[in-house]
Amino acid sequence: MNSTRRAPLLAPSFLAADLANLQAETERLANSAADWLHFDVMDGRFVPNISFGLPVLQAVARYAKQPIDVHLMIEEPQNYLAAFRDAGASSITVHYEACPHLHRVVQQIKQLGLRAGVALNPATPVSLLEDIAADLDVVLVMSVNPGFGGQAFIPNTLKKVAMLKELLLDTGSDALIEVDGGVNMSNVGPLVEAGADVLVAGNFVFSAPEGPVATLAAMRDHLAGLELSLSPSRAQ
Ligand SMILES: O=C(CO)[C@@H](O)[C@H](O)COP(=O)(O)O
Ligand SMILES: [Fe+2]
Repeated sequence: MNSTRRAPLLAPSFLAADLANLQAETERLANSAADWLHFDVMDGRFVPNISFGLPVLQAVARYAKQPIDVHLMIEEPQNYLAAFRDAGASSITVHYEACPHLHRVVQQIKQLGLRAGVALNPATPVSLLEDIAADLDVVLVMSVNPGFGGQAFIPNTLKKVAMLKELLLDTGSDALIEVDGGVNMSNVGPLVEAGADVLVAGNFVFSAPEGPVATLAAMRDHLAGLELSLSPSRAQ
């Protein structure tokens, strides 16, 4: 483990929050160990589910204290980038599989002043990012098939994160590695050891009997106890 590691960031996913009480959910996360708020947008086309979109993001952003990390699981995301920025996004991640003109979309996100991310489905190899890695702020590795919360973590993700870490080093990219899907206390340690910088967690955080604030604090403590040599993150 090298000595320039960044402290991992925690990003609870609103998909698993109480959607009937979004103001309360956002306010209780404001004073938690959450570093980013993860916001999953699904269109019923790119993925077989529909979640929420612009007006809900606008509502959450009114109460959010942390940056909002928007994960677009939609076709033709290029048509909605400015609208998501205006609604409160700090970062936008689009799917590799949804973008034939990925380089252009990434530049558009950056021109809007946002952090630009690209997500990979479980069956999409990291090697496909070789020519664009240096342009990215975030690579999101899906550790479940996108579309639903509460699925089981795909174990091959650990190998994939390690391969991505190598690719980022080889291409001179300082992109953060974000992992999304089935993240819980038993896999955050191995994920961080493999190279993960941002850990998205939905059901594990919101369904815990202790509630999200205590669960995020426990995750933070667990990560701090892993005896990694970490330095403060640049990614707030
Ligand atoms: O993007 C997605 C699902 O497509 C995720 O962000 C989920 O919302 C994570 O939820 P859990 O798997 O942690 O319950
Ligand atoms: Fe997500």
